[in-house]
Amino acid sequence: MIYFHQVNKYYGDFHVLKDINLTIHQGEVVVIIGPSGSGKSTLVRCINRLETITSGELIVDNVKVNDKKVDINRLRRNIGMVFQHFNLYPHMTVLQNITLAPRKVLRIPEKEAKETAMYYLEKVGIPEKANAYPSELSGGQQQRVAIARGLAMKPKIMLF
Ligand SMILES: Nc1ncnc2c1ncn2[C@@H]1O[C@H](COP(=O)(O)OP(=O)(O)OP(=O)(O)O)[C@@H](O)[C@H]1O
Repeated sequence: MIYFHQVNKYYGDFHVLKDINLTIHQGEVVVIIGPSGSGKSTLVRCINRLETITSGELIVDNVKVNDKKVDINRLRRNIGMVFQHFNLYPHMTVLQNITLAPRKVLRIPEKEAKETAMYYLEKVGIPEKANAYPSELSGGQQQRVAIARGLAMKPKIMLF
C-alpha cells in the first residue's frame, strides 16, 4: 500500500505538493493527471525518496519512507521505475540493459537473467530487438525496454 497523508513539498519557496492525501491499495493501477509542471513527477519521485517530502506522512509497503533509519535501498528493490527519458545505458544492448540489475543486485545467474529478460521482451512485443542498442530503437521501443527492465526486477510497485 502507498499512503500519503497531508504531504507537502517545497522546492525552496515554491510549494509544489499541497496537502496530498492519497491511498493506493495493492493491485490498484492509478493514473495521475494534471497540467505540465503541476507536480506529477515530483509526487511519484517521493515514493522511492528520489525527492524528500517537506512535511506530512508517506508510507510505502509499511515503511515510513522519510524515516532516517529506513534502509532505502531495500525499499527501492521493491519499487520499479520507468523514467520519463527511460535512462537506458547507451553502450549496452537491450538484453544487457535488462539483465544488469537482476545480475548485479539480485545476483541472478546470467542464463536465468537472460531468460527472464526475453520473457518480458516478448511481453512488451520486441523480442527481436534483444541485441540492438538503444540508439537503434524508436522512442516507443525504448520505453518498452525500460518497462521490461523494471519488470525484470519483479518489484511490488511499478512507477511510470
Ligand atoms: N529540482 C527542482 N527544483 C526546483 N523546482 C523544481 C525541481 N523539480 C521540479 N521543479 C518544479 O516543480 C514543478 C513540478 O515539476 P514536475 O516535474 O513534478 O511536474 P510534472 O507535473 O511532472 O510536469 P510534466 O507533465 O511537464 O512532466 C515544476 O514547476 C518544476 O519547474
